[in-house]
Amino acid sequence: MTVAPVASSTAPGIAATTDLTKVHGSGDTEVVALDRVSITFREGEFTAIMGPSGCGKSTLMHCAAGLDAPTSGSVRIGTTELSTLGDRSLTQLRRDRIGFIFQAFNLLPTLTALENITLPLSIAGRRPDQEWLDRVVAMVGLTGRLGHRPAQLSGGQQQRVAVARALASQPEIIFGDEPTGNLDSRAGAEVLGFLRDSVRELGRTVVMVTHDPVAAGYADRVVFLADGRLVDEMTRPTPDRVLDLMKTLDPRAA
Ligand SMILES: Nc1ncnc2c1ncn2[C@@H]1O[C@H](COP(=O)(O)OP(=O)(O)OP(=O)(O)O)[C@@H](O)[C@H]1O
Repeated sequence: MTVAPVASSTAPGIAATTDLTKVHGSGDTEVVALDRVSITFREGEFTAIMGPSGCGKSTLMHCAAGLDAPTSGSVRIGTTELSTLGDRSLTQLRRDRIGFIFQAFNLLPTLTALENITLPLSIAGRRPDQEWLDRVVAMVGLTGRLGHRPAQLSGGQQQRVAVARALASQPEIIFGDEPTGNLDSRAGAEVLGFLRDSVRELGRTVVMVTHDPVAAGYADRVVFLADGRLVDEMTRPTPDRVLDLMKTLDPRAA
């Protein structure tokens, strides 16, 4: 079995795409979802990916996280070029080095919150680092609820379990696809606060796809896609500035 090399701390970014192109379908139904996108996600940074519906946000996240294969161009996590990996090594890389948070919480209903949080580690045959786990559980405010099953938790609490699960293995990078899409604004704000805290306090790297300028306002940097291309970037975003820029990309947002 090929074991992916550990990321070098001198790597210029924790993840990067170079000239990433993704074409969905073929012939009459061909869609160029990404057109030569080059982007670096820097260590210890919270990046939001925004842009009008259908601009390629989810496709970019899926390719950058090794969930989907590029049509051309390259993707790396740390110093590992994903195209060099077979299916098994890619699965292993996703499991060991990446954390995922999706709009649907994707928790197993028969497992407790704690069992859900530690499941990826159990599958990998790794013991949780108890001190780290305690910190993560305390940060997301689940200390008293670890024995609850998902059905006994609110939507916001279930997503907190998913955040803790993504952090539990101390992954190099966490990818979120509309992680607050199923939450009301209060629960969403809590989850976004935890993602920001995981960057500021725990030194993690987070990349999040969102259509919500308020959510993007939690990030350190927002990158904007339009028609499959990277068209702009903003540091220290505020919801108002993000909304103004979105209006220039998508008049329907005005
Ligand atoms: N599996 C697929 N087969 C064919 N076309 C696809 C597929 N997945 C995505 N597309 C197309 O690729 C383009 C980009 O889709 P993508 O889901 O990445 O956009 P998005 O910015 O995340 O959209 P939204 O904000 O609406 O979720 C769209 O035109 C979409 O219809």
